[in-house]
Amino acid sequence: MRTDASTETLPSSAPRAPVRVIASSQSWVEGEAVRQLEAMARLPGMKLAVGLPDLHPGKGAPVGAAFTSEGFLYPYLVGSDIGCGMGLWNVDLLARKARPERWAGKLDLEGPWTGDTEGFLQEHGVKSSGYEAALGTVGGGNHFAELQRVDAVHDSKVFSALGLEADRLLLLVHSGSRGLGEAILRAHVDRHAAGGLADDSPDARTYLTRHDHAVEWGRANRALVARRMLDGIGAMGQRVLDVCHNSVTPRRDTGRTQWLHRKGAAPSDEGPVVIPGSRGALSYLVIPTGESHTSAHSLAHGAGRKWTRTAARERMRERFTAESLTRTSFKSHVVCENKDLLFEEAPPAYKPIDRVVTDLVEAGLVRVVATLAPVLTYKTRARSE
Ligand SMILES: Nc1nc2c(ncn2[C@@H]2O[C@H](COP(=O)(O)O)[C@@H](O)[C@H]2O)c(=O)[nH]1
Ligand SMILES: [Mn+2]
Repeated sequence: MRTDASTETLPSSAPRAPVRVIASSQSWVEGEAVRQLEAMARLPGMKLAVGLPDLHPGKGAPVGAAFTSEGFLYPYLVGSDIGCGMGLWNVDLLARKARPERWAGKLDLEGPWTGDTEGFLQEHGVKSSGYEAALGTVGGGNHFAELQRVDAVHDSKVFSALGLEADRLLLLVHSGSRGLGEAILRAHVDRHAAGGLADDSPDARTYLTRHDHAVEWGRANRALVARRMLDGIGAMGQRVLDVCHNSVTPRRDTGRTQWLHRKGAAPSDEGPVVIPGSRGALSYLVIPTGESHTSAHSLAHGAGRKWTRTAARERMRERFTAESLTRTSFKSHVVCENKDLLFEEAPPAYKPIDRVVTDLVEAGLVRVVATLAPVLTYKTRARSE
């Protein structure tokens, strides 16, 4: 059996798989993110490393990237929030009747859900995990649940085919597998550190079984977050799409199994996708047009960070009060009672989403269906200080 591959022992002279960064010269991509991408391309078995226009540095491995490998797979590339993704729901309320400030006071997406979690999981065909106390909780950080209105429709045929109406609200939920994914990565790291797994090894099979469960659990979690948010505002909704951006999946296009790792990369082979900017920017509903091997079947999953959390805290605190950041330039309302998070997640901390999407359009990868503007963003109710 092949031995594990570790990023720590790789000489810079190790052979490197092709590296491709899909970003125009007008997009700013941090050098450190490209260096991380190149380092990952030297991992044993790596066949391709792709940086999407939201590429930015992560903890050792970059975010906004997709990798294909043969023979080995790399849990560390997927990270701890296995199954994190974006789900979009249509809401049976007219956007002009939105009451964001009144609704904000009624929402709690952090306390344990008092309903029947086992039953909810069963309805979604997902096994329980031991982490059900967190089911239906959004998860802090850059996770969010956001009511949105339609800003503009660019492709009315696709828009209508998705069952959407221009005067109705939408709900975008970004969350993942909470403590479950973290526990799965921790169990891997305890045995293999940042090393990969030979894909025919028992540890790879164990990881993949747990990973697939976390992906399904994360999807059910977004569904319950959506239900709690809709219950809170007295609305009903239907899921329009749900895509995962942290995962590793097998592909058998070339005869031999290839492992497609996505770390902050949306799929381009599962239909429409929403690419959010920030709580103070448009989100783009797009349809993939150029599904291809050279983009590792992937798209940007967001705008990507421009500033580190520390830099965002320092810069935003100098210029703004926390209170002023609970309203955005779209006049939307933000529920975020943790001041540090309010500064860290401020819109200027992210790259311009318009540029990210333009890069994807120019690369022939997507067509814009509609743009969506924030109305009410829920981040956290947990108070800081
Ligand atoms: N519409 C909103 N978009 C947001 C918000 N906070 C972050 N973001 C965007 O989502 C992605 C998520 O990235 P991930 O690496 O944590 O999965 C991020 O790049 C931003 O573009 C928000 O409150 N509202
Ligand atoms: Mn995510």
